[in-house]
Amino acid sequence: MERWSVSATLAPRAPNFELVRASSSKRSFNPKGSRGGSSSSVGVVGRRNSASRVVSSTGFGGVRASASGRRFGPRIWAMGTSTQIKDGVELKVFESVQDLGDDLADYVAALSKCAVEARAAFSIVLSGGSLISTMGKLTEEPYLGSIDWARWHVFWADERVVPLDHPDSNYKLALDGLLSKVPIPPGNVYAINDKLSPQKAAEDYELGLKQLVKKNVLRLDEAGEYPRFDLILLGMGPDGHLASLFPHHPLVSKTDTWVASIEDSPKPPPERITLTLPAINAAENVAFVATGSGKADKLKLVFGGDLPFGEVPAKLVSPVSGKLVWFADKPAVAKL
Ligand SMILES: O=C1O[C@H](COP(=O)(O)O)[C@@H](O)[C@H](O)[C@H]1O
Repeated sequence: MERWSVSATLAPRAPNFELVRASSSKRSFNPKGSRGGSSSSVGVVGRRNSASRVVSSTGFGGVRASASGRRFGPRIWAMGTSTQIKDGVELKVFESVQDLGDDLADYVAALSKCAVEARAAFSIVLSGGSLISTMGKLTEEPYLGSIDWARWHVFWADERVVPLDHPDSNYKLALDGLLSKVPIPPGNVYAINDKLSPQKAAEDYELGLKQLVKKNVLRLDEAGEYPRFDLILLGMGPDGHLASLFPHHPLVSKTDTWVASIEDSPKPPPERITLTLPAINAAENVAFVATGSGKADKLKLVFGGDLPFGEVPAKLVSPVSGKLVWFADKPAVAKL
């Protein structure tokens, strides 16, 4: 019997940031895996503000200047459409969550196309929380009719160990908001086994991933140690957590498994499973979506200087051989 029987029922670095390139095109995005390499950028995109100008930036914690040259405080982002290169990290700031959702849909569609062309499969890892509501555009045209949904393989960065139809379930959130509206084969949606304890569920999920590596649905990283997903989509909690990796929790430094369990999550529900940090950092593309003022304090720390290990887990996301993009709205970057 297939391991994934549940789904079958479908049930920073800071310094030396350099302005390298500026573009008025929102399609300047250049994901890892697409032709053209893995350039990284920091920029601001606002569809309804295409006339906005690029403002100079001198780096994380650097000084922003207005077009007139007046200095008015540290900024690493600028209003308008711009693309600025920073090694390994792209920050895209949007006028609105709707604009962000439009660009996120383009980003996911582009990566899906690249992966399907290269390997006839697209492995995408979802998170829970506010992320799913920003992905709604994918359920509309032109994405609905043009994405090769049959090639999608959907996983979770973390899951709450609750029944799959429970309101706290990240699977249910994604099912209601996205998966039930697009034609992904039910057997390609890899939910956790909600009948197991957290530890068993984590082991079971990792085993399932390893079986998919054997079937060539998933790849391993260059070292052959961790899965190399095409895309991992993450949210960042107001405390700086990602997936179910919370500040100062021992799981943040766990490296001996791909998937781990937690039974004392500071954010309810307490029992969860999560990808470990090295499994996340082995991905080809990782994207954070951070919206709202509640994320501003921690986003400032993510792009700021060094911190004690584990204080802001989101700061530890740094793909080993991949690309990281942050999608943020203006309130989220207000303190940068
Ligand atoms: O508990 C969780 O929280 C994070 C962040 O959620 P957000 O609503 O603040 O964006 C989420 O990414 C994770 O998957 C979820 O289990």
